Amino acid sequence: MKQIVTGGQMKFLDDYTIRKIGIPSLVLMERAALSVYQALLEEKFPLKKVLVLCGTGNNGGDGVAVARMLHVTGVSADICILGKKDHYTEEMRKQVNIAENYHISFVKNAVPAEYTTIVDAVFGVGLSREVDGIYRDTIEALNRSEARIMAVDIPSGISADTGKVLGCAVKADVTVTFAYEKAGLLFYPGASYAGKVRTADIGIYKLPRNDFELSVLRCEEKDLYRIPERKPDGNKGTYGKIFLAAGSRDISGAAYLSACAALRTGAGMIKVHTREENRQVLTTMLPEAMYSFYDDEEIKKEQIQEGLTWADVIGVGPGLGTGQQAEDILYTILAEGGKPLLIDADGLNLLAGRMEVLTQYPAPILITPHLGEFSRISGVSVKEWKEAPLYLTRRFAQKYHLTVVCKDSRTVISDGSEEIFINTSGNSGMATAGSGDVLFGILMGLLAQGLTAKEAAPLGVYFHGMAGDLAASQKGEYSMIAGDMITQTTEILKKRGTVL
Ligand SMILES: NC(=O)C1=CN([C@@H]2O[C@H](COP(=O)(O)OP(=O)(O)OC[C@H]3O[C@@H](n4cnc5c(N)ncnc54)[C@H](OP(=O)(O)O)[C@@H]3O)[C@@H](O)[C@H]2O)[C@@H](O)CC1
Ligand SMILES: Nc1ncnc2c1ncn2[C@@H]1O[C@H](COP(=O)(O)OP(=O)(O)O)[C@@H](O)[C@H]1O
Ligand SMILES: [K+]
Repeated sequence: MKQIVTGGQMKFLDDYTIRKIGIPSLVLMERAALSVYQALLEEKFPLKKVLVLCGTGNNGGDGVAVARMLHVTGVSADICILGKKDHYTEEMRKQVNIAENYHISFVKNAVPAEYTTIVDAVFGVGLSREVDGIYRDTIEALNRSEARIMAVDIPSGISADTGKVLGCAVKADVTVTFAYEKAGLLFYPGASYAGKVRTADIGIYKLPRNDFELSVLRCEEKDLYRIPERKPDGNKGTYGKIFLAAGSRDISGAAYLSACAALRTGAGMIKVHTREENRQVLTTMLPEAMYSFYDDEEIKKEQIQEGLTWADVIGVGPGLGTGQQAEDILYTILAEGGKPLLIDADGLNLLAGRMEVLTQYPAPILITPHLGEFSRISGVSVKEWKEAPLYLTRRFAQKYHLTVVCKDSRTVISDGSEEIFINTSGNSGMATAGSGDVLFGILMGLLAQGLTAKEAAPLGVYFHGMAGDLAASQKGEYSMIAGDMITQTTEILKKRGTVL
């Protein structure tokens, strides 16, 4: 797991390192600047003529120090400072003083088009409001230039918390970020503005994970070892039994994709409860599953109860529909399930406006809404969510005692505790029908094999994104379809034993 920080957390850590640990601020700044200087060389930036664009805060101070490092190695580097002298931080003032002693050239109205490389050191994690005026004009001119752009810590104009563009922002080729990845570099559009992100250790104190009041994390490839090991003496009961209520009169695909993904992830057995119309197609396409069917008659509760008693894990929702029968099935499960429960799609649509019924359920619940569904069940608009994705996802999880997987290009996962996850695997090829059903199947499969909802959710989402990335590498983002992701889960699980 990789630790991510918000802007506020980074400021706290800077401060802690300086005041409590005792490393002087200028030492940190020197290391920060050196890491940017090294990145300029390693990433082969064209250093014929460099402009370092600085703000008045410590991000600007980093920039002035980078200009000095370039200057002393014979590179022609101009410094342009936006903002007034009386706004300089103490460190910025000292850096400017050093640069003046080196007779580095300061320019007033820099023309970005004249430079081969531009270093963006206007705003870092201290960006506090919308960018406008001279800042906006300069950033727009910089984005129009053909120069390669290196951002210091975070592209100026990007919110370090949400990845939002505050007015306008620098479009960088490479960003060197200090100590920790900032959440705003992972969320879109920030992730697109950052280009390639390099994280540099500059001596900031590494707070133990448990000491963060709110710990933002992301999975990485080595976390795949958390998928439960296969036991040599295991039988199909060992790997879990799933009861899945999915599909409706005209929809069989969602049931197929989620059931198939669960089996491909390693679940022992699955029983699909679905409409009679799906009998032929499902039993032909997935004979490995077991089935119980219902028709136009009233829902037979005993049939469902039997499945619930047999199962270790229950899933409800994919393609279920929102009619009376679907509602009866959902409420039977809520009343009688009593086992770890996953709810997606129509299961969630049916719950809109009455989410509090979930608080009565005696076992853990994991829900997987996309943003539209999240909006329906929470009353939070998509726009509001984008302003505070971590906070709003966590608050919702806490309110209803759930594990919430809020699906988007960067999915956010929270069980309401002090650990919250952002997922960074995956690509736009996954915005294809049935992709969410595959995720649902993967999550059911992981729970069936014994992971808790909190363990399974970030791992399953990461795993699903990896499957999407492999599918994209084979079929391309345009042509990949949900079934390709199931095929690729096989390849990822083969890797499980080789990571770590
Ligand atoms: N010693 C340390 O702590 C270390 C810090 N480090 C580096 O410092 C960075 C953080 O520095 P920081 O806290 O000084 O904030 P920073 O990002 O420079 O921005 C603040 C300035 O911007 C201004 N401003 C903000 N928004 C604005 C807007 N929309 N439009 C116009 N102006 C706006 C704001 O102005 P004011 O609000 O005062 O008017 C203020 O002048 C961090 O990202 C890292 O790069 C590293 O060197 C390691 C050691
Ligand atoms: N641009 C993207 N980058 C990464 N993942 C994406 C992107 N777009 C969609 N996804 C993922 O694809 C899945 C889509 O799920 P969902 O919207 O429920 O689709 P469906 O209902 O068609 O199955 C989610 O897991 C989501 O996170
Ligand atoms: K910057």
